[in-house]
Amino acid sequence: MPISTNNPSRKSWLDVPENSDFPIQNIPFGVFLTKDDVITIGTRIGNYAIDLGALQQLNYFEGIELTDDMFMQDTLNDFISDGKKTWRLVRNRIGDIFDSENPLLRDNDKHKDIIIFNIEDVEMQLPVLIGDYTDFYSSKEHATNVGKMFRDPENALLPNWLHIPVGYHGRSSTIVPSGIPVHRPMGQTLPNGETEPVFGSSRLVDFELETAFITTDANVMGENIPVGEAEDYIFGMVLLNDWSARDMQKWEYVPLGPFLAKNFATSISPWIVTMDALEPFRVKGPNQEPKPLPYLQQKGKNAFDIHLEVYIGTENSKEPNLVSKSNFKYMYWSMAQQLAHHTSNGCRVNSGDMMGSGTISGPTPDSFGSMLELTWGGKNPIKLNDGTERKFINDNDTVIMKGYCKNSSVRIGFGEVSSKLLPPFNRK
Ligand SMILES: O=C(O)/C=C/C(=O)CC(=O)CC(=O)O
Ligand SMILES: [Ca+2]
Ligand SMILES: [Mg+2]
Repeated sequence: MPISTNNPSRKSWLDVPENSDFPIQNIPFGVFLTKDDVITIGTRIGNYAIDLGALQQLNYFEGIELTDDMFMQDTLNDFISDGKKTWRLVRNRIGDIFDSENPLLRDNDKHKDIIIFNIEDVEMQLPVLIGDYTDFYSSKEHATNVGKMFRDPENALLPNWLHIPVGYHGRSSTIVPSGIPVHRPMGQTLPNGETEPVFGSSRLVDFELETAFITTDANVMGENIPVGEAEDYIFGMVLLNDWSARDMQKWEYVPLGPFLAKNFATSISPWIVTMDALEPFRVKGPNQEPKPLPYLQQKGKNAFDIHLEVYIGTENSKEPNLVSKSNFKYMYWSMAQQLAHHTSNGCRVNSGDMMGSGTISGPTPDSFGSMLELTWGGKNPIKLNDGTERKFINDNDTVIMKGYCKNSSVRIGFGEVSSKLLPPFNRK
């Protein structure tokens, strides 16, 4: 089935500002709340939010097999469960409905009033009910940088790293969409030079620049997903900020891995950009040497060229400060390899599960994906445009991550994940 929606010359009858992340070739999926307190599944073109529940009720999806209330729900899980064939039919149909040549909805003002909202008039929600959340550790540059700082500069990569897409199980209960502020966590740390730990607010709160992929029901317990089929089970991607309390992490995470230092908040962008929309931006990933074991071997273009940016806004900064520019294509392990590895032992993966990429650091110091790396453990503070400087993130700073793909004919973007760090909240 062709991906007709990707035709770069197609235009929408809805206005799309130049450089928008959401041209008619994107058609992401999300969930929003309207001013009338109606919650619905939707998509976005330009600065318009489109109510897919209303589109369905008004029969615009006729001929596509869908349950009656498919889009009148507060999560995308059921739709995602329907599988790739249905995702593609629906996305292509939306492209057709909003094509500048198609008068059906374009010339029906009554329907347009019910279906189309200004993006400022809706409140974006978490797009899926995330059952399980796993975070990988798949950037070689990031693993090397942290290894140099926290472990042995001579042997920065641990011996397993080039053989296994290393990961840990996170917490889905504290995943929030863009716009929701998060509190600086309280926790246990071992102050420098001390032998006894203390309990208090973390002093070293950091961001981690990541993407994540959302899965469909992939397997039953006991069954694995071969690497060559893994992409069929990936619905789409979001941007992810894996908030991290570095002082808590350092004290707590040996030998079992991150625990409370990372599960106090994880922020994601609200629109899931489909793998179909990202298809034109496939590129070859980094060379893998030593060759992975056969169950992880992949051919062809398995990476995606997604530009990523991190900004820090402060209370006094007129404009947020650009602090990092990275790219998803630097990732050593691909999403397919991550999913194949995750299920290689028979671990079940469900619709709406979320898999974080791991911090996405590039080869140059301006492409590092965390303050830990950008300031090299706080040694080289970053100067901001309000005259202050940062080693890590201060209370009332806002961290903004943006992501987009671009070629000569089209730009497909994610919008942003933006979240403010509030002072600690502690019930005595
Ligand atoms: O290398 C370490 O000791 C620690 C690494 C992290 O904190 C990163 C982590 O959460 C996984 C990732 O984002 O790549
Ligand atoms: Ca992480
Ligand atoms: Mg986190």
